[in-house]
Amino acid sequence: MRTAHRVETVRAAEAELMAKLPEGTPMQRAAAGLAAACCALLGRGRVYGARIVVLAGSGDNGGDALYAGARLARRGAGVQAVLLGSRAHEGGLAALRRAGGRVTDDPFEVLATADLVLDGITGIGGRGGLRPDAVPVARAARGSNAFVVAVDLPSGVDVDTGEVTGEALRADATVTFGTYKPGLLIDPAREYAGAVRLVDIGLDDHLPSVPDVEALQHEDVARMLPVPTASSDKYRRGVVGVVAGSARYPGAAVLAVAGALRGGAGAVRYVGPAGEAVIGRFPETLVHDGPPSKAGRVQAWVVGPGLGDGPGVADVLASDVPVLVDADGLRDLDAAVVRARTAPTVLTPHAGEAAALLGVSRDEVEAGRLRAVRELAARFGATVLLKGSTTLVASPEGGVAVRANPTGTHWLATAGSGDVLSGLAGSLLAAGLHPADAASSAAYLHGLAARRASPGAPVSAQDVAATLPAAWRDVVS
Ligand SMILES: NC(=O)C1=CN([C@@H]2O[C@H](COP(=O)(O)OP(=O)(O)OC[C@H]3O[C@@H](n4cnc5c(N)ncnc54)[C@H](O)[C@@H]3O)[C@@H](O)[C@H]2O)[C@@H](O)CC1
Ligand SMILES: Nc1ncnc2c1ncn2[C@@H]1O[C@H](COP(=O)(O)OP(=O)(O)O)[C@@H](O)[C@H]1O
Ligand SMILES: [K+]
Repeated sequence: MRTAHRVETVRAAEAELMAKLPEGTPMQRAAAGLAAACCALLGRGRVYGARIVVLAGSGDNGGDALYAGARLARRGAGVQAVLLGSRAHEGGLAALRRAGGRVTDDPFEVLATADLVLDGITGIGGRGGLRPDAVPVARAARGSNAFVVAVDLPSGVDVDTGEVTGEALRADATVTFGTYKPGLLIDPAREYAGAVRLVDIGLDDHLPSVPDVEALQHEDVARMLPVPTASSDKYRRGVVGVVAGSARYPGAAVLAVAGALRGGAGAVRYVGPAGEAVIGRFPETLVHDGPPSKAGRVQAWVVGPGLGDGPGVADVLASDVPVLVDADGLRDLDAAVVRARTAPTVLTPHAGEAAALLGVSRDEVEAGRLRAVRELAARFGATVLLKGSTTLVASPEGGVAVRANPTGTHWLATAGSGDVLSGLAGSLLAAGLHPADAASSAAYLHGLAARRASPGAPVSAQDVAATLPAAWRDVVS
């Protein structure tokens, strides 16, 4: 699991750590890890003679960058510091000078020929976007051919929320200290961070066990996924009911069933007007064209993909088994009805649907995904999976981390891929997973399947569904 903590928590943990270590030790650990990461990024034998520019703000983030610059200068790199803000970190600057590094007063000249730039303008003390004096320098750094490494986080992003409200420096990689920060896992800030590496500075023992945000890894998902045993039969493995599709959108039913068949339930029951299309494609599906409540036993329902104005939402919400509501099922969804349910409910809106449920604009949801997903979970008393560039899963109960899915790809923004996801998540619910586990492991497998089905190229929703077993195998092997 990758765990991320907000600034306030990091500060408290750092204060405890500093109290038991000689002064400056955490910063030296950070700088050593940062310098080692820069050496690895430059490649073997390429540190000596490398042209490195350190952008140093006035705080400790600048200190980390200057101390790392000193270490690189000692290994033969040519290091030039650009000092931004009212002052520079004294110890860091002195160390850099002792190691042969220089301070330049022409940032644009040194940036034009740099191989590597260290962005130490602001760290967890930064507020708002970059200040005006830092903006042209940051732009020149990004416009150069240099590889940009953000120190702790890309300067200018809101690291607690992942929001980017002003100018920020887009990095190729970020070396972060002690713990991940929420913004390093959530777009839009995540995109500014590039590839993220964590340097251990001994903070773990001082951090709370429940992080603010977490990102699953293969081994976490492997532990969640259902495994049939000798005593399994199709009913014990769980039956998932899918209420989806309409005369206008029969394909949504097929895609939701395609996801459900790959999600670990023992059987998939389809309810709706697209039975023929579903059976034509997946003869193993049990179909029913009456109301869901008369369809027979199910352990979890998925309702909404391609449903149009079709019936079924109220019937399914009245059941006492877990229900996943997606797409058309989310339209005009009544929070009081969802809150009154006795079994768990999972909502899977995209940003537009989330905006309608919250009564705000789509842009607002996209800019502040973490806030939106938490607010929806609280308002509806439901587990909410907010789809999009970083899919987030929030639980209704307090004191639980929001999960950020690390496997997504922008190629997933294709019609019908959400239908596959809801079928898959519903199937995992029927197989008995906790709602947050069902939602987050479904998003994980879905993203992985998309990448695997078509690395770096367009992918269709059907291909995503067909590749789910291979993604599952990757995760458990
Ligand atoms: N406290 C600790 O134990 C450790 C801290 N470390 C480093 O210390 C950093 C935090 O240091 P600080 O608390 O000094 O804060 P920062 O270095 O993040 O920034 C604070 C300074 O930046 C300026 N600033 C704020 N917003 C700005 C903006 N938008 N544009 C330009 N300048 C802006 C402020 O004037 C302030 O002087 C961490 O991110 C990390 O890099 C590491 O050395 C690890 C150990
Ligand atoms: N920019 C993006 N980057 C990564 N994934 C995205 C992006 N936009 C959408 N997705 C993913 O693609 C899927 C699309 O779902 P959805 O919007 O419901 O489409 P549909 O209803 O056509 O199936 C979701 O899994 C979502 O997280
Ligand atoms: K930084």
